[in-house]
Amino acid sequence: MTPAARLAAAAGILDEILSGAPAERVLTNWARGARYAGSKDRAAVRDHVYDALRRRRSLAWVGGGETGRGLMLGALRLAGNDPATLMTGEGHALPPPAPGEQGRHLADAPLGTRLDMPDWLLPRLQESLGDDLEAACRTLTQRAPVTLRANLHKGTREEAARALLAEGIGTEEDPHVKTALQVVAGATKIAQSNAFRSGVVELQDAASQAAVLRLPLRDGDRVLDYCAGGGGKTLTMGARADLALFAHDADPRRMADLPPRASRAGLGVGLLSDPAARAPYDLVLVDAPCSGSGTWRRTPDAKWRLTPERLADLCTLQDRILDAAQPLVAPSRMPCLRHLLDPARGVRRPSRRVHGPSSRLGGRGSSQPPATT
Ligand SMILES: C[S@@+](CC[C@H](N)C(=O)[O-])C[C@H]1O[C@@H](n2cnc3c(N)ncnc32)[C@H](O)[C@@H]1O
Repeated sequence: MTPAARLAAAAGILDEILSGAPAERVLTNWARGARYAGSKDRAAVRDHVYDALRRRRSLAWVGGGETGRGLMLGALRLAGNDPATLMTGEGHALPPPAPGEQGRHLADAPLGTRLDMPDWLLPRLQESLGDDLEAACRTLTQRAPVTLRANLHKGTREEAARALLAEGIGTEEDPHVKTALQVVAGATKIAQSNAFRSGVVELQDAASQAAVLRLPLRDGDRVLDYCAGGGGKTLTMGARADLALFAHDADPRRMADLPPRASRAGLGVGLLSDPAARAPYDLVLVDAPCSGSGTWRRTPDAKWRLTPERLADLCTLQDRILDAAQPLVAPSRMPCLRHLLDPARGVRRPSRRVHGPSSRLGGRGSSQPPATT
């Protein structure tokens, strides 16, 4: 496919997504039908689509309309390209820009458009993030890096990086998170690499790793991951100390991958349908369902689907889960958790943050920065 044809394909796909279809499904259907498209074409079209969804408001403003074509026009203009060079109307290219498609300067746009955020969300994010608002919103308009966690249960981060490099996967150490390796080359080789298959590394965003690094885990602790899902944080806890590790999820099917992942990582995890029966625990991690804002770089259409009503429902659900989980913590461990969470104010109800609790300790805790699992 020519660059112009890729752009036209992305515009068509975006039109379907903008009319409400899930991005992944539309892309998969397109790929199935586009037998002429090679792997590089598919990757390029996918990048066009996801880049545009992350910056949907700003591109529409600059491109002159919230349509697939408008977003592609906006993307070309903001990248400093003359749209007429790719929108020629020839072959599979989109028709040239019409006089009515001038678009506007981004500097003249309202804040929500410049920051690519829904208007209703801005005041809440402002309250939650303060001076970091603009930087956080801008980060969410960029692609997410691929990050690995070195499994300290199996070796050091340096050893993991060397093992990866030997298999053609280049990484850089994250300066803020001592277990995190950011992949800078060979990301497509990870799933088949020995380092991954033997549990030396796991895929996990740095923020999720950082959340677990803050937990007061001690060798011998009985620890419950109350909303374990696929077990990303369960395994991260297990790599930090020698624990009696338990996992629970209201939807047990979400834990289906946990046993094989645990065995790869060299850890034992007990899956519990009734965690109260095995209480008390020294620590209960509650990684409750949240807005998912930490994943908006990877699932940008979710940013535009979140509503005030959905957010309110999530806060209610989080409260319910916290109320159920807190009694499972051994009373003897609560003072330690109180001190860790908020030395000045003691344990408190979670604040109503937009990006919700990525993790909370012992049922009451402080919010984490946007994070993925
Ligand atoms: C943010 S995800 C957890 C991700 C996981 N901790 C990880 O690191 O991979 C939230 C999980 O909470 C589960 N959940 C929802 N309601 C729940 C409830 N009432 N009790 C326990 N788990 C619940 C969901 O099924 C979902 O798997």
